[in-house]
Amino acid sequence: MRYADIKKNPLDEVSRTSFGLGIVLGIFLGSLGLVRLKNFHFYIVFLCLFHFLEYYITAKYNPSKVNVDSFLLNNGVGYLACHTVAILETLVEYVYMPGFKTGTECRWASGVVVLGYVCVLGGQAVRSWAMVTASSSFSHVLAKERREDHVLVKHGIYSWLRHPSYFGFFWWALGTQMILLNPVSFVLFAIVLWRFFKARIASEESYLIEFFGIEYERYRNDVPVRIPFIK
Ligand SMILES: C[S@@+](CC[C@H](N)C(=O)[O-])C[C@H]1O[C@@H](n2cnc3c(N)ncnc32)[C@H](O)[C@@H]1O
Repeated sequence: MRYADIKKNPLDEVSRTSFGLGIVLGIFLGSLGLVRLKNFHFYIVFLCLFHFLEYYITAKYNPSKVNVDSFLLNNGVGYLACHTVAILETLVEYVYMPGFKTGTECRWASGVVVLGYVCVLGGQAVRSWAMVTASSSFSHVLAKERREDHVLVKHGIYSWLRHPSYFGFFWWALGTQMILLNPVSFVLFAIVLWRFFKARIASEESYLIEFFGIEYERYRNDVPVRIPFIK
């Protein structure tokens, strides 16, 4: 199908959500010059950009699957809890340890922040590139039955990473916590995401073997995941 299903994409809801993300992004980007905690503002900007791109790339490259949930704003309780804890940690540490939070007290803080920006930008690029490459074979909801247009994707970024969108998401999320200099939330994100992707990849691959048989098993043997300790 070339066009999105209008019933699953109520125009008022899609435009309201896009507008909301754009407004929040604009406020946090526009007020950068007025605040000390600039990395927190960049974190909100990256968050808005991530959720906008989830919908936009699905709409452009995978229109038969796009729907209002493609913004991925309802991404589970764990995801919401992690970001809530991250925001609270940032604010509490900023009040009680402003020097630590702004990175002026630690020599290695600026290195962590730079690494965080590399992870966020790199992770976002890999995730978006994966969604474009897989196009109609990509779906936010795990496919339990094979659709006609579902082909095994092994080219482009999928020849280097077996689950590039998960790889991108994992490092993007950890990068956000490095930018915020949030030690507690960094560990929390790492545990929650690692456990989630470990289970998700296992169940996703059992379906992919059902759909593509030996071809997927060969692909699995040849291409790594590159998320630590997930084979
Ligand atoms: C959210 S997408 C994630 C895709 C992939 N795991 C990744 O990280 O890029 C989940 C859907 O992609 C499909 N999928 C995963 N790997 C695939 C591949 N190499 N070729 C085709 N479909 C794939 C699965 O069947 C599942 O329904």
